[in-house]
Amino acid sequence: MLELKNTALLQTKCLINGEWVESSEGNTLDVFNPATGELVATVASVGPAETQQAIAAAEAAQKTWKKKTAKERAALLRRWHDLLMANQEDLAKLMTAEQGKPLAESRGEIGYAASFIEWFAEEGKRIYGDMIPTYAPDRRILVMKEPVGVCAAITPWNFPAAMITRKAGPALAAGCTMIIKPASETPLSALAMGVLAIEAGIPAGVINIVVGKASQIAKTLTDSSVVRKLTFTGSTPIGKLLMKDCADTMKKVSLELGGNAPFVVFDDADIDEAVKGAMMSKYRNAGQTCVCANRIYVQAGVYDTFVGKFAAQVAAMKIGHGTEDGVEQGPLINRAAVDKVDEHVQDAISKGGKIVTGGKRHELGDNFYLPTVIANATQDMLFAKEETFGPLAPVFKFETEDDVIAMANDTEYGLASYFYSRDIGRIFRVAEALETGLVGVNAGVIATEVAPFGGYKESGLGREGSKYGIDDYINTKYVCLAGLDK
Ligand SMILES: NC(=O)C1=CN([C@@H]2O[C@H](COP(=O)(O)OP(=O)(O)OC[C@H]3O[C@@H](n4cnc5c(N)ncnc54)[C@H](O)[C@@H]3O)[C@@H](O)[C@H]2O)C=CC1
Ligand SMILES: O=C(O)[C@H](O)CS(=O)(=O)O
Repeated sequence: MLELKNTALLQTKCLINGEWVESSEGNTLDVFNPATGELVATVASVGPAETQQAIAAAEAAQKTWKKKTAKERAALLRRWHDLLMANQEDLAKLMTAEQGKPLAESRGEIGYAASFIEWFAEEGKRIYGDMIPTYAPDRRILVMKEPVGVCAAITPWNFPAAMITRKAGPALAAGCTMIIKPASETPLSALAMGVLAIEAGIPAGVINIVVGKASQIAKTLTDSSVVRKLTFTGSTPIGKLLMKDCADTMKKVSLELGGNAPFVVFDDADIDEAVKGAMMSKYRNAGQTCVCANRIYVQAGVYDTFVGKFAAQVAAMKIGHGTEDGVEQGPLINRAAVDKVDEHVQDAISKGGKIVTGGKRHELGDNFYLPTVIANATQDMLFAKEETFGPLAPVFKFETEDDVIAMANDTEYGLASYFYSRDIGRIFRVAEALETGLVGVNAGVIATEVAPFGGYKESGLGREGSKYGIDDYINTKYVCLAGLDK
């Protein structure tokens, strides 16, 4: 049972124009604990009518929100950040209850989520325009940066807090307002953050949160000409669908989509560091992150040593419910996710793969799967081309630098890649050759609010975090002042 200090954080209604509302048709959806299968909460499930109300609220609120100074907006965002951190433990409990990740990871995600609010509160003060040297003596050239306006955000279940603030932070700092549609599996984290946004004094209508049937809510958002931008984090197929739907109203889109990250270990690597990095990259959130190592390539000379050390650490991982002390891997989000992992394992075995550890469902329950390492992985196996999105590490052997770069880039995805080497020439050659938006060198987890996060190829468009992250919420206006010689 959820034991919260701040019971107001367990919010089960949607947030529209500063009010907590039920579905006008009385619709609800249930949120289940992926570890236990227990019902956590029943939340309002709204549709097109309420989504239209949220759009209208965001449009009305934006007229005054954009007129606040960046400093005024920053003060409110800073207060929101402080409240997120003050309620970190309760927010972490809510997240583990609905998403399943170990409590330590949930705490970490709340800190990561809050960091985007803190970062963009300050970035909003640095949205500089230009005064360009004129082309005519009677004219002056101004470049103004203005907020895009009403923005829609559709977010995934794997990081139920951070994927929201990575969007709401820059949007609000720039003077935009937002309608957020969280994943139906994990709405409680979003709604709890909405409670704290109101407590922070963020005005009604600036943030709206609508939970419900994704395709219905999304269609209402993409069809609306009031909504000037859509930002989406989730799978590539859904991202493509949404991008098409945004074309009719020429919305700006930001897409943070799927990945298929290669993790490369060269024979000059620090093997113990490479094992540590592979553990973090692969098994964080039970492998349910878009930047997880999806394919591990190890050079022939160190292959057996790496596999032995890596598999020993994987086999020693503590599996359990996220609320248990010391648990390193919790459940996956649902049975379908476990089935996909098992499909990749069975496919690999049928094509000559060798299970070194794991390779089967865990007796703890339907949503649990043992952290797995498969050796003798080959490019014809499903996980070479598909994102596993689970605790499965296939280890491929390679001979040369050119061979592994070709294999690493042989995917339509281009989000993250990682490699371990101590040779400076190799580091620059490989970092420049990898076709991904993020490259970790001798590091397995690199996400931070201060650096640009985003993909190449079919992993998405735009960047989140860093000084670049606010650009997607800004329009650039050229103003020509003439007649100044009179
Ligand atoms: N690039 C990145 O930063 C991230 C990418 N992902 C990717 O997302 C996938 C896993 O997350 P999921 O939540 O399962 O992805 P998903 O694409 O199924 O769902 C993401 C969001 O889209 C909504 N959605 C689902 N169907 C929709 C439709 N027809 N129209 C409109 N909205 C719809 C869902 O309700 C959810 O809010 C993986 O492929 C993962 O790589 C996940 C997190 C971060
Ligand atoms: O949803 C995800 O997978 C996140 O973008 C990964 S990270 O930002 O936490 O690295």
